Amino acid sequence: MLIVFEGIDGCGKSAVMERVSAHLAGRGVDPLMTSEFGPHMPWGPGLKADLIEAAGNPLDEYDVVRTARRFHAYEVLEPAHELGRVVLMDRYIASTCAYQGQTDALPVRRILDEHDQDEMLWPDLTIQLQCSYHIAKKRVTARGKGDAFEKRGADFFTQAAEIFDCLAHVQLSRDARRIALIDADQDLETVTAGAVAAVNKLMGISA
Ligand SMILES: Nc1ncnc2c1ncn2[C@@H]1O[C@H](COP(=O)(O)OP(=O)(O)OP(=O)(O)O)[C@@H](O)[C@H]1O
Ligand SMILES: Cc1cn([C@H]2C[C@H](O)[C@@H](COP(=O)(O)O)O2)c(=O)[nH]c1=O
Repeated sequence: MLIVFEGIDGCGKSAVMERVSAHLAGRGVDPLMTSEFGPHMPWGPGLKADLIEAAGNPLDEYDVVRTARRFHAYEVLEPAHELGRVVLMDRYIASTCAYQGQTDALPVRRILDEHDQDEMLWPDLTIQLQCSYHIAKKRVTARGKGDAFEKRGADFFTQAAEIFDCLAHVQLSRDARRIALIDADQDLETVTAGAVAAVNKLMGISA
């Protein structure tokens, strides 16, 4: 089962994912936490730095993301899927649409079609954290990692948030069980409760 946490930088993906993982562990589930640009991957943190460095050239960024995605799928997602494990993942296909799909050179439709062509898994549930730019920026700055914000700027993140919202609403109209839209401007406890409720519902865990 693949559960993905999505949203702009600083919306709280990692913090909420860790709390959902702890919740599941308390219910006897042993979830696997992963991300394509996590330090546990063989390319380490360097590839994420390359991606941020390449910011502004979506086709180059897309090449990096697509290659990393195929490798991560082969090494991590597919084996976990075969073992029937619950996978909690920080960012996936919606992030590619939101971050690389902002220009006519690389339409969101093409990114989605190529995800299918590459035979990548689709999430069973996407936890979409909706966070306003100024709040996300404050959190990232307080955390001491404002590089992506400085590099990409407010317009980029506003457009990314619009693409995330648009994808979420399409998913809501197609299969509402696969998407949880959560107001991530709220405090961490409230946001976590929303995510936990969505995961409980998906997995048939009683509250
Ligand atoms: N709802 C919240 N209220 C207050 N603080 C929060 C909330 N969610 C996350 N934070 C804090 O904001 C900071 C950024 O959160 P986090 O690293 O989880 O975001 P992220 O979406 O994973 O960011 P990035 O995409 O840049 O890795 C952290 O210090 C985290 O503890
Ligand atoms: C999956 C994915 C990621 N990115 C970018 C977004 C961020 O700048 C970094 C990931 O860092 P984080 O700490 O996990 O937020 O990579 C991207 O541009 N496109 C993608 O598909």
